[in-house]
Amino acid sequence: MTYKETLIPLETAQSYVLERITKANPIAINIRDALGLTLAQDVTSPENIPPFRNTASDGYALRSTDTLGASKDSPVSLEVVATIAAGDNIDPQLGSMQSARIMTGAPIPADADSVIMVEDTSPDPEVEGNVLVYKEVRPGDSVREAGSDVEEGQVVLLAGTKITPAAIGVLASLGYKKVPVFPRAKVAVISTGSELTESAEPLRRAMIRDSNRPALLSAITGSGFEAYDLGIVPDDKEALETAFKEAASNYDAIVTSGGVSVGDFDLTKQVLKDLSGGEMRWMQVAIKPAKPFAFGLIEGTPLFGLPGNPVSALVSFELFARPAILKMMGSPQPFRPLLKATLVDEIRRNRDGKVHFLRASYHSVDGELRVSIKAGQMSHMLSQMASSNCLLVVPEGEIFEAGERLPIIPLEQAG
Ligand SMILES: Nc1nc2c(c(=O)[nH]1)N[C@H]1C(S)=C(S)[C@@H](COP(=O)(O)OP(=O)(O)OC[C@H]3O[C@@H](n4cnc5c(N)ncnc54)[C@H](O)[C@@H]3O)O[C@H]1N2
Ligand code: MOO
Repeated sequence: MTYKETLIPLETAQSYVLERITKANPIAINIRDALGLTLAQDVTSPENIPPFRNTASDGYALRSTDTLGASKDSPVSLEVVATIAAGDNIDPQLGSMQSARIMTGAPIPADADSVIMVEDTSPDPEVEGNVLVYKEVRPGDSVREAGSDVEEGQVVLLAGTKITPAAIGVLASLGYKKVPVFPRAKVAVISTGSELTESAEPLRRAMIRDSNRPALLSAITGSGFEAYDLGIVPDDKEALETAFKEAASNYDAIVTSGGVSVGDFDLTKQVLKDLSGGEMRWMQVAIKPAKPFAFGLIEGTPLFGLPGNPVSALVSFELFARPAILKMMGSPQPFRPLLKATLVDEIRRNRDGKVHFLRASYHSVDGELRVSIKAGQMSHMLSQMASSNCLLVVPEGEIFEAGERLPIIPLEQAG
């Protein structure tokens, strides 16, 4: 047996995975549950927003021609014939030199072409019930026309749009209760390894606590997917087979950690090979960390076999599982946008044919992003990742000077 490895470029590995992911069937979902999901169809507006002509300011609705020549020193006096609050369905007639007191959002009388803000008026001390106007207004001042935001029949949200709080607001304003989206993926998480426990008791030698499962479950929730905890499965072929089969029939995707390297008990990849009918790929990706990775479909359900080392598992999730599951959920842009940041210190690395994803922190100084790496970069050093907010992408090379700019992948942080 030979272990000579061929490293696959990251992009090739990512394409291999993404090509095998199909979008889920759309469903109609309550708009309040739709945040972060991708719209499956265009949404057309059945009505105008605003639905009627209304005022953008508290003030007086009037005919603009009545204010010609008005100034601080020479105000014009208008009779106030009505008061219109938001929600009042009235349309008082306004004759020449007449106005209506009006509140923001209230319908503008048909006879008025503009509204003067209350700050540019005062009660007329000489004529009870009149208002002094200190400024000329132009037709349309403070007027919000019907349909000025959205016109009836207009496509207001395109298929493929990620649903934001603003999109939910638009849907609510149009009276939609449900919206067609790609559903949130149900993602099962399994930790593999006979050395794992979740007990709080003192550890016996050779055992460690399972950190990957809680970390991956929260990465899944944080990505907007539904996370399901399927526990720890020991390095046992039958137990793994049973767990993977059950997960494949009940969930949309499976994320495992461990068992994808070359150890005698690295069984994940073997079991995946059997269950996928050979339609799987075990790869050595040209990246560090997260070099080993297995991917296959078990009866159509993708299984992401992430490496066991805790940092590697999270980086592998970020680079493979997250974009693939986002694609399943209809996202047209499943990769996080890369930013560029300036190195605070020199970085040295070895030439090994891999792109390195270093755990790092970035912050903004006078509008420029600066990035510095953490001290511990081995793939078991999860504590260093815990205080990072990005991955610094370091290409093949040896020395990168302070002041050079390199890409970073910002990672979501709590709070
Ligand atoms: N001879 C070689 N050995 C290794 C290679 C290699 O190329 N040749 N690659 C190394 C790299 S890189 C990685 S990454 C790991 C991946 O190994 P596996 O995916 O098979 O994972 P395990 O062997 O099961 O575990 C690795 C490491 O991580 C710990 N672990 C596993 N699961 C958890 C968990 N749920 N919570 C916390 N820690 C976990 C486990 O105890 C091991 O220490 O292989 C290298 N070896
Ligand atoms: O590539 Mo392994 O994923 O560094 O530790």
